[in-house]
Amino acid sequence: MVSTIHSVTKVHRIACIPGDGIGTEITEAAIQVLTTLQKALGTFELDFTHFDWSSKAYLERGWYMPPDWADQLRKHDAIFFGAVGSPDVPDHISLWNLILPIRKTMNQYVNVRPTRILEGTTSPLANVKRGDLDWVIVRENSEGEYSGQGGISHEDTPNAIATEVSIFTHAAIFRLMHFAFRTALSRPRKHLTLVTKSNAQRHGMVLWDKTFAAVAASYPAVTTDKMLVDAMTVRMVLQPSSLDTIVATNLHADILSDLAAALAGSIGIAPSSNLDPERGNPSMFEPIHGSAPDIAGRGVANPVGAFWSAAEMVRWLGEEKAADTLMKAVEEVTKAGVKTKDLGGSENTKSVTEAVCREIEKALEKQ
Ligand SMILES: NC(=O)c1ccc[n+]([C@@H]2O[C@H](COP(=O)([O-])OP(=O)(O)OC[C@H]3O[C@@H](n4cnc5c(N)ncnc54)[C@H](O)[C@@H]3O)[C@@H](O)[C@H]2O)c1
Ligand SMILES: O=C(O)[C@@H](O)[C@@H](O)C(=O)O
Ligand SMILES: [K+]
Ligand SMILES: [Mn+2]
Repeated sequence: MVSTIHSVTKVHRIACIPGDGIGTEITEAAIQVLTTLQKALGTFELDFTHFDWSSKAYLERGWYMPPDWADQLRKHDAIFFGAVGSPDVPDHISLWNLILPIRKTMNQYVNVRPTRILEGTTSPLANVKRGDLDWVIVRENSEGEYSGQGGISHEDTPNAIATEVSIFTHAAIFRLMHFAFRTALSRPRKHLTLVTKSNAQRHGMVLWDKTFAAVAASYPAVTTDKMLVDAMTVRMVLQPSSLDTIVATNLHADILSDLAAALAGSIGIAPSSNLDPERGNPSMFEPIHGSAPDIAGRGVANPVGAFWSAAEMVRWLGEEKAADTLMKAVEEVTKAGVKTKDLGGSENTKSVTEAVCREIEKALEKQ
């Protein structure tokens, strides 16, 4: 009897939420490079499901996501997200109906935001070279200033009173700190900087400081220091090479990661991974930038932040070679000067995307 050997190709199911503005442009670009990568490697398959959950759809039908959205997303291995935000919908409505419920409900309690200066690109800081700025910001992604607790009384009167309550729990800080120390441990420098504002914010931020110190005791191989967030902005600008892994609250890390991206060359290159480290839910990958209404619809958005996020996504799914190939291709392209305007180049989303696809094919043909 002849036996048949079946080779089973691993299929990763990806939920795609392009969202608004340039989110749609860079998601299309990311799907194009991921499809090229998958075909050229031939070792896995990506099965994309597209979700039309956007501000445009909301304006037409009155909702962003259907009632069973969480069940729909849980049928996938990962989520690729573009951006949310439209000039026609208040930003707090769009954020709180799409990206924030996903981060919270999917237990994506860390947001990992690496930044470095890519080949062929420069920092706006004088005398800062590639390698002088190579950071990973670990952002708390479930609570803090984004707890959503608060309210408004006497709305639209001169007596209006609003509260926006920050919630800091030991449980959330503790799990985040372990993730941050493990991240620091995985990097050559093994250095972790804690950012808080525990001089003025004397309860929650002090709990952060104490929890950090307690968890540090379990990671003797990691060196640590701590900064107040205001002074941190100065250190990021004046001594970028003194930093490596950074841990901060939801809001502080949101702000610092935009600064980090700009210091590394452009907000258009920076990726983020919204992770459920326990893998009970799909994790979500998106560039850190928003929908950029000022440039949307013109085909000029930098797709590199989306490509880097896509690389982090396939790495999370266990496809190390695919992730490395994609990042190598991106840097071959920036090295060759094929860059969008934000990076000082004269290319557009399409030409950068095609160049990255060609590099992927070239790299894998050689093997
Ligand atoms: N996670 C998200 O989806 C997310 C993140 C940030 C902001 N937003 C939303 O996006 C909307 C716009 O916010 P914003 O203007 O404060 O921030 P933004 O990140 O959209 O844009 C800031 C600036 O950076 C530029 N920029 C951003 N991405 C770029 C890219 N890939 N290539 C070239 N230039 C790029 C924009 O043109 C703009 O000048 C708002 O509705 C906001 O709420 C969403
Ligand atoms: O504020 C947020 O969390 C987001 O809208 C955005 O600024 C991000 O960085 O993801
Ligand atoms: K985004
Ligand atoms: Mn942000």
